[in-house]
Amino acid sequence: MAHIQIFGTGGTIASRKGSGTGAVASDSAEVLLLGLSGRDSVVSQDILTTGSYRLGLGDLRTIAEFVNKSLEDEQVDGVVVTHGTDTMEETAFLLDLVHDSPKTVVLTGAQRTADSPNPDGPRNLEEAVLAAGSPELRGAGVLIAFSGYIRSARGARKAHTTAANPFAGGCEVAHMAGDELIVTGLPLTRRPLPLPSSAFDTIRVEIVTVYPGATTELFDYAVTAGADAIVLAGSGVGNAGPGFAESVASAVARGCPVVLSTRTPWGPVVPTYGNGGGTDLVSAGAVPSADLNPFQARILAALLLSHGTSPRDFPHVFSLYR
Ligand SMILES: NC(=O)C[C@H](N)C(=O)O
Repeated sequence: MAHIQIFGTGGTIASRKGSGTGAVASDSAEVLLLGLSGRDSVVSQDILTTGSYRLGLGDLRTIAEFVNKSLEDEQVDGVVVTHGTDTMEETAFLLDLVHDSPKTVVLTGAQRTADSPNPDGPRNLEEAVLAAGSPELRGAGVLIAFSGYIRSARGARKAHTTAANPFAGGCEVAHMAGDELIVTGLPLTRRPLPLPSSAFDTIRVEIVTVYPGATTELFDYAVTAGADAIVLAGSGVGNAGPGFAESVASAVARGCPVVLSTRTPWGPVVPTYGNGGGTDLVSAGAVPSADLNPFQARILAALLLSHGTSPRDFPHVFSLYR
């Protein structure tokens, strides 16, 4: 039987509605395990107990350090992290970028609180433990298990606020058929990056979104306010309106790298248009995020900057891991 380390961080899976002040994460990982079958082969530890909407980059670094250390333990065959769904895609992607083990890491959570009449957390946790211990999924890196589907962390995003399975995207690697895990494919993995340095905690990578009528004011303000990098969530294949190409050029000249992503939920950034479009933004120095959405692009940018990647090297190194 596979030995699985479970780390609790909070989220709805650990939350209770209590007496009307709004649901708050309070259950320890030990409590989450109570609903689990085959508990003998599972050990738990709490890293945090909070809603994922409250996390800072320092918390993500802490989670990555716990997970990494646990993967080095010969007694551990796989790791599960329970986590709020709001920002699970960010933590999962950071873990994936630094993942350096054949063992599998699986994040899961819940959409209904632990004290709801029909909580989904216990089932999700059961499936995550199964996936983390599956010999067939060794080498799959970091995954998200939710409501019967297991997908890669890279490319996954919370795509629905309330659906039983809020996650979409990434590469589907397995699904449940009753109590059985059916593995359908393994995601491509990249060379692991080092863990974030402590600089990660305070790195400022701001996301600026474009929309009809958007001025460059917020973008320019981010640069003068000291942003270490900016992710521009452009429209469509990666475009922006009047003034943005000039602002990108001026940010890059000041040593603030710019990543061009898209506000469109699915599909790659493909610089195509002039007249301020993606072709001009890239000419001005922005580096396209390829398939990375703004939130995962931001995590990669912050990780690279925490390693001391210079603004000059940033576009090349970012391109290797996007
Ligand atoms: N379903 C959830 O877990 C949402 C919760 N607000 C969180 O991200 O912590």
